[in-house]
Amino acid sequence: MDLYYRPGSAPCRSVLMTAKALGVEFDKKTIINTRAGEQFTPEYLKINPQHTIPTLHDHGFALWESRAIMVYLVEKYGKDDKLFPKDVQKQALINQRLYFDMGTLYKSFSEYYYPQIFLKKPANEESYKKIEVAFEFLNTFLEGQTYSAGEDYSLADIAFLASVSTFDVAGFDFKRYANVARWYEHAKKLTPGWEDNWAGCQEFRKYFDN
Ligand SMILES: N[C@@H](CCC(=O)N[C@@H](CS)C(=O)NCC(=O)O)C(=O)O
Repeated sequence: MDLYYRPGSAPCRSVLMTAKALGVEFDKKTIINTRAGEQFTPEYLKINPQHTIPTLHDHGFALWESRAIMVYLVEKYGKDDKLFPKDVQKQALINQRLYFDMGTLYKSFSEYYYPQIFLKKPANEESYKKIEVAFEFLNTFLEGQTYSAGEDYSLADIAFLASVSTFDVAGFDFKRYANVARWYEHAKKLTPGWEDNWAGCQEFRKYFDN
């Protein structure tokens, strides 16, 4: 089973943390330098016509979208269902958080920071407010909660950790969201692969300066 990825990329980091938590090893890990356009080679487009990373290639089966990959890894290779329980309501809550992470929280990151990092555009106040709204929601989800989706540590915590650490390394002051700050400190300690994730964040940080 092969993974195409880049160490700095937040969606790639959440897949790597999931694999580590499951004890899953990839046969081959191939770095795709998206800034150099390596995702547009005919070979890569054949595997993933949407040309995104991460992409998993499991003996002829190709899958992209990080959160779909995370779920696949648990369901296919997990020794148990702890990170993504089979219980319908527990699973539904985790899915809600994963969709929130993709469609609201990380989206707010990409809308505010990507134009500044990759297009060297000025900061946009409206986009910044969307980050604040997303963090207010996350802070509310975490009120009185140790974990981000229900009573147990799950894929939701791994996905949020990849996203929140990216805000962290970008210098966004999320510590004012007390529940998020408390959860973050705890989730870091619980997550195998946190150190590698943080090293990946430092790689991402370099994009700000180049
Ligand atoms: N929602 C996707 C986002 C994937 C994505 O946009 N990845 C970026 C790198 S962080 C990428 O592949 N960019 C290159 C491209 O789209 O051509 C996921 O979670 O996997």
